[in-house]
Amino acid sequence: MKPLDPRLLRRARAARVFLAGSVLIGVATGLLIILQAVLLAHGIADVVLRNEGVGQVALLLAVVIAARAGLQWLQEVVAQRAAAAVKSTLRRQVLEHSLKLGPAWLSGERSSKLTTLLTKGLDDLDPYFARYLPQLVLAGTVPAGVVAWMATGDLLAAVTVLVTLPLIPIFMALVGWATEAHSRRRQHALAVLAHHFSDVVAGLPTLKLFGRAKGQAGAVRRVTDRHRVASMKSLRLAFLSSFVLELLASISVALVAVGVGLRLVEGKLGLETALLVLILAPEAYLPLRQVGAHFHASADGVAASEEVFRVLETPLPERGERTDVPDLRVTSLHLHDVTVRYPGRDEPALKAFDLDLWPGEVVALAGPSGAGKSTVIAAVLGFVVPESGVMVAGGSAADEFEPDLWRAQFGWVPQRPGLRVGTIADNVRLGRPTATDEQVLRALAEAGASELDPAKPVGEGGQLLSGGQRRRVALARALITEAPVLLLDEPTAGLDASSEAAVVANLRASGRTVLLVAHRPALLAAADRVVTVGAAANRMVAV
Ligand SMILES: Nc1ncnc2c1ncn2[C@@H]1O[C@H](COP(=O)(O)OP(=O)(O)OP(=O)(O)O)[C@@H](O)[C@H]1O
Repeated sequence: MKPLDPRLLRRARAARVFLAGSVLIGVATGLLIILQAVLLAHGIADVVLRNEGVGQVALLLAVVIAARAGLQWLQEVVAQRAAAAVKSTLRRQVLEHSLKLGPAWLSGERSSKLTTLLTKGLDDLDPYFARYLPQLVLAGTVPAGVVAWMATGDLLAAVTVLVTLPLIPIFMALVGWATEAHSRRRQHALAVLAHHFSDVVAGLPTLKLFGRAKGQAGAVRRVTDRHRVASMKSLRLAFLSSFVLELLASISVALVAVGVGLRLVEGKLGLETALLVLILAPEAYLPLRQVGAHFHASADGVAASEEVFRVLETPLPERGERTDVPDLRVTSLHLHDVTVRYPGRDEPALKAFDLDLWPGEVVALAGPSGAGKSTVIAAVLGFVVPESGVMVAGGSAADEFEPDLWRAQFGWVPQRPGLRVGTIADNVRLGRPTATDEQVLRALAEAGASELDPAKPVGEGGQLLSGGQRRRVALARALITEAPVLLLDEPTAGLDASSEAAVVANLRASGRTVLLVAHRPALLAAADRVVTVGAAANRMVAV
């Protein structure tokens, strides 16, 4: 684990500013530490050797101590601000990047891992900025200044410190290697724990129904146990390493003290210099020792930032740049021999698939569950990149076009429509933000949802609405767009037969091209053509 990841400085401007500020504060702190030691040694020598008062020295000492406290306060404020700014920058960058990577990349376990990373995970950067980095800077500035000052008074003591000082970073590096793997394991255990909990909570009604709710307690216990064991291991390592560092520093200071004591007795060293060396010696080791202590507090933050960079460094699928997207109102769309394989899967989700979509026609995709119907829609939207094959529109491969412009041609109702918190009207207007109240009402009516009040509130993920209502709101959202092509994944599931017939009639009347995933006979019968997905070569059936 690197003490300071250069990628953090590259990605977050606040981190660079913070580091520069910390160096300034570190240099000032080093100077104040030396000044404090000089004043202290001078004051004691005044009392012991010269029998003088310490009034002026005590006043100066108070000023120096107050200045050190002020610097510490400043460092704390700067660190908290930097941590907040860096976390917000990284969160924004990860969100933007994962949006570009698309829904296929985000699916499954990855979405809950990402949630943990962007919430609790990145919060672990707080101790990294507030404690570890400032201490790292102090470790770079203070010992150098202290040893240089010591050398002017007692060269031998300075050499002793210089020889023993590197032992601390060497041991710290050894401990760091051991900690790195543990930290990663702990992060992983935490992500598994979060995923498991959210799964169990979401599935609690089902588990209860099948009498399996209690059985989950064992699984939760096992996952939490794994997390507990990983945390205890990290703690054990932290205690062990601070003990080793503490011991090393104490022995080193003792070595300096013995040498200084002997030379003082032999009269080779004055009392004031000896005192100065004795006061300064622990100060040389302290910042390095504390780096070790804070290292453990920040190891989780470093592991989280590495996870962030893993996401940010995931290469984006190549984006087309052409803006002359063909108008699908008058242009046909063709998929030739398209094979899609999801990462980590041996079997392709879609194999050698062909599809012709002519303007104005209604085509139904049929086939058994898991055959790849939703994958066809994902491929048309450019959410998945085919392993082979090509999608052509107007004589050009679709991936040559700028993805956002390409997607603007489609209204989409996914299998599980995502609704956001707000009202029904807010959700419908996502399809066309400038839509009037009348247009919203019309879209709802066309989607078979005229009984729904546009002002009705919608909870997170569509809560407060029934499954069928969510689907109809999503359909209204697709219908209100001016997109020439509608991609509908089981749009009428949850609708009764007469509402379904009305919706199909509205789709036809709209004159738009429609590609819909259908299982129900009424919907299949309403299509111009049915394309079966999943057969070795897909069959086309004229209706
Ligand atoms: N994000 C994903 N990662 C990995 N595999 C996936 C992913 N999405 C789908 N699959 C797999 O790809 C195959 C095709 O899935 P797809 O959702 O396209 O099928 P479908 O025909 O729409 O199914 P259904 O009718 O049940 O909705 C399935 O085997 C599925 O397990």
